[in-house]
Amino acid sequence: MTLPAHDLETERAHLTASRTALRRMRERAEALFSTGENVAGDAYAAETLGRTLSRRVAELADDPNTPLFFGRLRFADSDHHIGRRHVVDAVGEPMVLDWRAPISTAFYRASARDRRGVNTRRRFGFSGGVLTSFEDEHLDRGEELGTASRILTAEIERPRVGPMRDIVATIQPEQDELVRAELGDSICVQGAPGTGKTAVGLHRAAYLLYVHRERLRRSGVLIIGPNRAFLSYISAVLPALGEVEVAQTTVDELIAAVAVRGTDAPEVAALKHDGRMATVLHRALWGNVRKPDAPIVVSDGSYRWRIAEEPLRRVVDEARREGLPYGTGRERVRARVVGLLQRQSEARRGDSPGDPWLRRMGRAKPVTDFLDAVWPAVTAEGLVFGLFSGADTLGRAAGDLLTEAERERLLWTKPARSAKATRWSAADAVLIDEAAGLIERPSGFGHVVVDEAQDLSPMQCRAIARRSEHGSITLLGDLAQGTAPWAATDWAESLRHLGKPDTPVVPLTMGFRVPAAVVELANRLLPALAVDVPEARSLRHDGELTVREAPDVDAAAVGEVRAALAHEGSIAVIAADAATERLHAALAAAGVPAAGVDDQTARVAVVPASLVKGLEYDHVVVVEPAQIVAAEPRGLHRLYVVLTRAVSRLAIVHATPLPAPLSPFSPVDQGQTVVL
Ligand SMILES: Nc1ncnc2c1ncn2[C@@H]1O[C@H](COP(=O)(O)OP(=O)(O)OP(=O)(O)O)[C@@H](O)[C@H]1O
Repeated sequence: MTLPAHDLETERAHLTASRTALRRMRERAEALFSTGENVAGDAYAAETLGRTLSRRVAELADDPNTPLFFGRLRFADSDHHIGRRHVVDAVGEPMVLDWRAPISTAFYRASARDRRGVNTRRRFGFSGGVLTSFEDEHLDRGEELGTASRILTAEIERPRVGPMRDIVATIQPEQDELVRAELGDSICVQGAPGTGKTAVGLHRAAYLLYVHRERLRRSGVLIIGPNRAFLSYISAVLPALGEVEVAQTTVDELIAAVAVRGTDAPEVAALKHDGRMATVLHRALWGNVRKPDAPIVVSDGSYRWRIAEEPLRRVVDEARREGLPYGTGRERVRARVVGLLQRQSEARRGDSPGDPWLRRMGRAKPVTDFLDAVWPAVTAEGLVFGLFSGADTLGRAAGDLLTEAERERLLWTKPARSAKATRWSAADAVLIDEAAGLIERPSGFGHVVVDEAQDLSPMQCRAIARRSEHGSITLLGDLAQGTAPWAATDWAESLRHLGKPDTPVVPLTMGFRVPAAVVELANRLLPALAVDVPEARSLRHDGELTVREAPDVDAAAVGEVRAALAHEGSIAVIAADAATERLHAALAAAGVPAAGVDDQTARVAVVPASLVKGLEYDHVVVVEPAQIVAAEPRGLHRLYVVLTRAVSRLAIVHATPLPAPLSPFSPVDQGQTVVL
């Protein structure tokens, strides 16, 4: 299609004018920022205003390589450019509408059958920030390109370099429904590899912040990812969408109340992550509460007051029944005991004692001694320490819940002298967090996005549940990619542990990353993975798949890297963790030094199989799949993850036979490049 030249010129002029307008908006925000202190009434207001304005300045940053708008909608009576943020001209007239604005929904969802009032949808093609083309769909004439759009395909097939980028220009209708789900709605997305789960989660966070800015600024939005390498890979997406204040963390960091200096044997860690431990901790904690068996006698200097056993029992029973966190319950008992003293004092003196008297009574030794006896102060570390250092304590809390062998497994053979001196493991940290949550409720977030959620243990789910009790969650994952020993095999259980049992599970199956032939190869593993998930499909019919048997896999891997260097885009050599050092050396010796997983700008990286989850590279060289499978109990799941990282080309090199589900690889294919 040849484009009307003047149309393109007009669009370019609108782009230039919008850029100028954005610059003016930014200058205005900067000017306000510098005078903010003078206009705000007090220090607190000044700080709040300063923060708001500095965020606004950051939001309005313009990246010359990122198109300011990517679409245009023509309705019968209006016409809008759609972009990454609102841009208004000098008199406040909109020049670009934010993709999250209600009108923009039509850009993603309108179809010839359901036009949503749209006559024409235009998509723009850019090259290095320069507007080079556009494509029109005259929906009013029944024209619709769908995924046949050339601009859409080019965007999806664009080679990857560096960190993840946003997909606002090409969000697909089924993704958009998830992105724009109501704030109150929790959702669980079961998505095959590369179907855009991470992208959906991040865009949903940006969308919710736009629609519920004030509410979520107070309560916050949290993104939880599997590891730091993953977080750094996704870290640029939200700022590119103008959202600079979203916390991004791993579960381990989220619950890092103690320093982790110890390790557990795998079977011990698995048991500590088991959901039964929640009951064990609950019982151990509440087992500290005793029935009062003596009166309290307390003097205020003038009088001696006495509270009999019976009212004390009632106070403790009532506080127990209220279902408060343990620490709050203890303070409630203290307050009620003081209340009983107050009433006696009022009866005797005829007037109410003042606050200082009440405070003094609350701290009086007989009152504190009473509390220590019937509702002792407990720390989270102390609770877990007590549980694993004494067979009696563990037996009382877990006698009928854990088998004797399981209890044996949990007990330390040589406990440290104190909780403080204990070398806590990562699994202990999860238990300590659970205990801390029983003692005092942590503050929660308005919305939590959890990526790679299939790898969360029941206890980790509970840690997240505590932080989203009054908010909603977006759970993203793929049961087929579960590699943790406690990985979920069905979502219902995870959702129950997350405290959101009624959350709908929505599948995504259309892949945007992995070429069709690679998806077909990876799908061969699915029957062996023992999970009930829909097969992945692929939008991409480009790509290359090579399977090469070679006696020297290192040399073969170097050869594949050299071949990949002839193409554009990132290259990763993915191997069992134990083989990565050797491959680094082989590549360096061949004059192609490679970076590690942390360097996202590197052209070539060697990445251990255990860290590649969630990442993607244009060209992937998988070294010795059988070794990847053999390295861990859920090795086939790991291999499924590894095989689905490639955007354009996948080469598998092996000396030992391929794992059963992959072999026999068709003899025609074996040793050859299959160009797809
Ligand atoms: N609508 C879209 N338009 C363009 N690119 C897309 C779209 N949806 C997803 N992608 C791209 O496809 C790739 C895979 O997306 P993403 O990483 O979000 O998938 P995922 O489902 O989280 O994958 P995994 O299961 O491997 O973690 C990314 O490069 C993403 O930008």
